[in-house]
Amino acid sequence: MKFPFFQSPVKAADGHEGGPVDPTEVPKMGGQVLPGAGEAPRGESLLTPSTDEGAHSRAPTVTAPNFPAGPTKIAARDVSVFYGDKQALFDVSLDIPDKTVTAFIGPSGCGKSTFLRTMNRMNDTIPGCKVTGRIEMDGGDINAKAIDPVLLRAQVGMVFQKPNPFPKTIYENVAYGPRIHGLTSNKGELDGIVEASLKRAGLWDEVADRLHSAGTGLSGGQQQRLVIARAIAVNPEVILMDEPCSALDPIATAKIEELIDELRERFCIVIVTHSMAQAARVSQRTAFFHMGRLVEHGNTEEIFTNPRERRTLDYITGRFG
Ligand SMILES: Nc1ncnc2c1ncn2[C@@H]1O[C@H](COP(=O)(O)OP(=O)(O)OP(=O)(O)O)[C@@H](O)[C@H]1O
Repeated sequence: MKFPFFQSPVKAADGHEGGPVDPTEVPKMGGQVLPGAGEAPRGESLLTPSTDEGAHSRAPTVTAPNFPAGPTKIAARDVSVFYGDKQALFDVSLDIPDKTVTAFIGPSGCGKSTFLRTMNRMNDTIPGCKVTGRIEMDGGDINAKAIDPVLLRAQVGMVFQKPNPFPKTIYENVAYGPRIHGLTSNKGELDGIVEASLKRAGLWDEVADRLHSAGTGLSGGQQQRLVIARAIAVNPEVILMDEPCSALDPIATAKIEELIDELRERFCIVIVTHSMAQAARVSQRTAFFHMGRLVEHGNTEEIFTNPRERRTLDYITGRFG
């Protein structure tokens, strides 16, 4: 399923009228190409949040841009979410760029996961949950009647905190999606998809000789890479990750972070994380949420070195959260 490319009625997050996104357009500021624009630099040094207030005043004066780093993949406008009478998210507008890792950060309960779930309509599965506002992917309204949420969720895959392989073999975990979505009709092709997906998820070498063993028999980190392989196997365009490393040890976490960096070349990735260091290591864009509101967003480096909002500074320097 591919959303039609049409004139978007929404305004861009920087206020200009929406329209077809020009993939060749590279956002610039003050005549300089912004870091993170298009092909964001790889292997940048760790941005360790400072606990020293002086670091903020010493930080270079750069105004964080409020427009996307690359072509917009997902555009959210005035998105609010209610669980029954309780409003969990308030009028969130955000452009999520393609081929970029966007991190959602903020204290527990601020609405990060709730907002993440609006992007593949996972909130539809929660009784009493209501979403208002508009979310577009490639200019198409993902909440339109014609959109099949099952197909949407294949196109916008999701990886959860706790690895959740099916109680099936490693092979079947990856083959399941392509089979039910009719991506292939012959066994040879399916084998190829399984192998390519496991390779892309950095798991092939560890499981090639045990493809027909249970997926649940793998270590936690391997299971998480298996789940990522399963998501990749159906050719998604976006991968949503909800604290994908929180159940993993540091070595497994490092492998997933490496993988995220590689996957960024092909996919739009959004990750919810409680780890400031992880957000700084893996993302090029960061959005900070507090009490159901998007406080600010911009290039990760700028958010971590020179946030515009006091609340962001207090959070990234560990004063609350
Ligand atoms: N299924 C649900 N039913 C009712 N309220 C919910 C549900 N899921 C989340 N909430 C509430 O919505 C608010 C936002 O929760 P959400 O899980 O999105 O926050 P979060 O920032 O991801 O938190 P955490 O970092 O702890 O995972 C919280 O007040 C939470 O209690």
